[in-house]
Amino acid sequence: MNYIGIMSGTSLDGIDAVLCNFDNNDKLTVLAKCSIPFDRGLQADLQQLLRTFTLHLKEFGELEVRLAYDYAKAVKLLLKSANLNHNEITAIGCHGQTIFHEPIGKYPFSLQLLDGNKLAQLTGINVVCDFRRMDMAYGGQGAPLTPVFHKYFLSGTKPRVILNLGGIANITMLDPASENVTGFDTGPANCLIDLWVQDRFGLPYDKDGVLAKSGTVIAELLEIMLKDEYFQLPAPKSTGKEIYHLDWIKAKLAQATAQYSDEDVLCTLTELTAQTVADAIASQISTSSVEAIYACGGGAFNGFLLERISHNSGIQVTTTKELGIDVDQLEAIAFAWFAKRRVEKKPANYESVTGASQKCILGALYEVR
Ligand SMILES: Nc1ncnc2c1ncn2[C@@H]1O[C@H](COP(=O)(O)OP(=O)(O)OP(=O)(O)O)[C@@H](O)[C@H]1O
Ligand SMILES: CC(=O)N[C@H]1[C@@H]2OC[C@@H](O2)[C@@H](O)[C@@H]1O[C@H](C)C(=O)O
Repeated sequence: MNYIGIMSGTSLDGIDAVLCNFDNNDKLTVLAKCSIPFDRGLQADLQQLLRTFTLHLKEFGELEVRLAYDYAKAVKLLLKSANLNHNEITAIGCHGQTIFHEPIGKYPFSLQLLDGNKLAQLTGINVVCDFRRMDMAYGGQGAPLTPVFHKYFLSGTKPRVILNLGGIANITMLDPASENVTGFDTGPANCLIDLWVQDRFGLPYDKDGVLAKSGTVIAELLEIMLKDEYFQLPAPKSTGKEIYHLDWIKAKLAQATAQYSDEDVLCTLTELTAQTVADAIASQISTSSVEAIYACGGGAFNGFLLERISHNSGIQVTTTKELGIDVDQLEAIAFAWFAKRRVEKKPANYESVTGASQKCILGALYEVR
């Protein structure tokens, strides 16, 4: 069975898409992949939205349709490169664009923009989206979802940790001695780093961590940042850019007693990611038993960040490439598989990860045939 998976994450860097074949035993073969930027105007509007979190209802409706057009471009590229027809794809699993994630509070919700109807119409392929809200309906965080995929596809004979370094960081502890999988969002991965680099250096991100490496950790600032409430919360927990934005950094800097260089602040933000990831892992598993941390997501290209995570955790850090899955494709592949689970009406959440009261079939299915 062929499925397409599409992910556009919190970094807003574009769309990652894969065309996968799963055999009857769920053996995975990636037949085609592509990463495309968002339409410029769409990206600017999404960036603006994730700065202000304010939107006219007309723009809201239009954004869902505009995203469908961009996702459809990725689907067309995949079909062309795999030389397949739309009729040969069982379904598309498309995450949509998270614009707000509110897992706690009186009326928890998670909002991923996408008009699934339009994407189905544009591609002629059934679409599964809105993956998070059934888990939330049953009291779960609705995130992270990928730990289930990690368990099925990346388990080994020794305890290992899967670490996604996107805008937000999430970890999954895979222990072959236990059926129980744990995993949660540890906090920011690249989102604060990106925002600081964009604001202070006019660059999209800190390529390979070179700028951070040129700075020094500011002990005072790191201590202030580590006191942030989210890091103290027990799992299950998940977070997003509604919390970790530029004002968060400015508020922490305002508590510091001195002015610091932009490079030193950047180095401290990188250390914040490294230390919170290391602390989160140590809170869950005996680190000496862990074979390695397998990183994925864009942060897996940041050698300096990986070095700091290894230093703080005392665990060897490598990438999921070693387990056969490219770091920039993992989430898209996961959503292809989640679509398969939905079509087959199989559950795709772990109560031990999201805190939901039961296993659920995730995703809404938009059928065109
Ligand atoms: N060569 C590189 N050096 C340093 N950082 C990099 C490099 N390449 C990508 N990144 C970082 O990775 C980010 C993109 O990661 P990714 O695409 O995994 O995020 P995402 O999927 O949008 O986020 P999330 O998983 O939180 O939804 C970029 O914004 C940048 O910070
Ligand atoms: C609400 C939301 O979009 N969360 C994302 C985000 O990006 C990383 C982390 O925060 C994770 O919780 C999740 O994505 C992945 C795909 C997940 O659900 O596993």
